[in-house]
Amino acid sequence: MGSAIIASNVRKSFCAGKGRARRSIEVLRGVSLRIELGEMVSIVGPSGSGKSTLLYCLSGLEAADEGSIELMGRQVVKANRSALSKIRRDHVGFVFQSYNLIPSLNVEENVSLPARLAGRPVTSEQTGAVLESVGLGGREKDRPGDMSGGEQQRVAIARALVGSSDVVFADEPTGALDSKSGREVLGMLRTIGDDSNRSVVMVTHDLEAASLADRVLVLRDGRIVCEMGRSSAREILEAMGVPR
Ligand SMILES: Nc1ncnc2c1ncn2[C@@H]1O[C@H](COP(=O)(O)OP(=O)(O)OP(=O)(O)O)[C@@H](O)[C@H]1O
Repeated sequence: MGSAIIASNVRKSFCAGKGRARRSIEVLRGVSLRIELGEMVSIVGPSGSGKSTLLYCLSGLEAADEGSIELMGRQVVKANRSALSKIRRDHVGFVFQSYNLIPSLNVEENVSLPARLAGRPVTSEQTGAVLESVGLGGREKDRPGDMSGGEQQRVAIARALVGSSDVVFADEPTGALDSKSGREVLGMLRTIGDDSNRSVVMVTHDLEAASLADRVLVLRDGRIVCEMGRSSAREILEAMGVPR
């Protein structure tokens, strides 16, 4: 197995406030981690601890200020815009809490859009096969607005997979779903993480979801304060230091 991501001493600050109240807030304070192919890793931590910022920096959606991030062997920090979009196009898929589907496009068009934008058109056989794999075979012509939240998230997973993404980044993928749809979506992410050529990196508040991962990273105040192997929700809660 190779490494999907090797990050070292990643730092990121944001400016907050206006005028004389303007100040810099350090959100990531030296994060180092390694994520292997064939691994599913959860990132948990209190609200505001920097989880989403870390996910976006690792994926190149947000620019880290300092440190090194190698994503599938390509340096992401300080990469220029076109190099970054090539890295993302070639290696990365995203699943967001809010699905981020385009309402005016049908399912097949949504799934194939990133690949088409990347100049790598996919055939309807390929989109059909990936939709089949997420349980949406035959739904190609449906519009997102006519589907349940769980179905829309499965379209988003299909979209993340169709470009053969090596790393799927998921930000609260079950946050807007009922528990049954959430379990289905998590099962799919778990299956992706079981593929020895792929990794899943998931930010979640749902500790049952986090417990499906091979590894759990606990973030607090912009630092990884604990790293655990596969753990129960209760163990993760304890590691987070949340009083019961
Ligand atoms: N673009 C931005 N501009 C300014 N501040 C930001 C920006 N993005 C995030 N922050 C701040 O960085 C901190 C960490 O945010 P982040 O969303 O990474 O945390 P989180 O752990 O994912 O939180 P949550 O669990 O509530 O989603 C917060 O204080 C947030 O307000």
